[in-house]
Amino acid sequence: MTTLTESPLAPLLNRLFEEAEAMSPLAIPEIAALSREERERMMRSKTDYLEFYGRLKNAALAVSRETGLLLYMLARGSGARTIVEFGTSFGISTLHLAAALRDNGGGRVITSEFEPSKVARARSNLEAGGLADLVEIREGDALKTLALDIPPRVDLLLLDGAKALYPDILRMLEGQLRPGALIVADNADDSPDYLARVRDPRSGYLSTPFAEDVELSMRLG
Ligand SMILES: C[S@@+](CC[C@H](N)C(=O)[O-])C[C@H]1O[C@@H](n2cnc3c(N)ncnc32)[C@H](O)[C@@H]1O
Repeated sequence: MTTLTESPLAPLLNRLFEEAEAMSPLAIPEIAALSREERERMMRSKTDYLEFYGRLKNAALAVSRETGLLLYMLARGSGARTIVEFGTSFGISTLHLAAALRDNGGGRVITSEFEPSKVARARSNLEAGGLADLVEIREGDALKTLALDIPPRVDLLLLDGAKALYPDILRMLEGQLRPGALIVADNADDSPDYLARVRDPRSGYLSTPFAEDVELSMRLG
């Protein structure tokens, strides 16, 4: 048994995934009002992401169940103690990462979210899952909140916020990624500059597409 498959976390995650799966972002009027081209443009924009994700403040936008399990296994298998996450939302991915830290004997997930109502929901979910003591939620734009006070040896980085910012967030945290650190980028196909960077053989990473729309990379020494 692991924290992930035991109560209270297992039934909590099941409920959160069911709620997330029941709510398509396209059913949200503020998103439905946008044309497909406008949606894609805003999602990939370096300037409109605040407005775009503001329209999505009631949507979980969570990683898939499979990606959640992958995150737990990668964090658990690598013995991670320090994890950074870009994009908390309701905390579904954070719960998986914190569960791995619990089973690794402790540590800290530093996660970032600019939407205050989402921070409150994530906090409440982490309390319900019994994992709040392992998580520091930094409220505000990750370009600022993740720029300071990051521990020197990050074991795992999850990129799941505004897609256009993946290269900037990676660059900001690069110096703190330990050799062998894992980077998981969800929906990485929407961040072509990021993919070009981590797949460049001279970039200091090994990188491969993995599962559905996840890019898994490893920082070389
Ligand atoms: C795809 S969702 C994250 C889902 C979450 N990782 C999960 O699986 O449960 C992306 C989240 O990132 C937040 N976000 C986007 N850009 C951000 C930024 N620059 N700083 C902080 N949060 C950001 C959005 O408000 C949104 O809640």
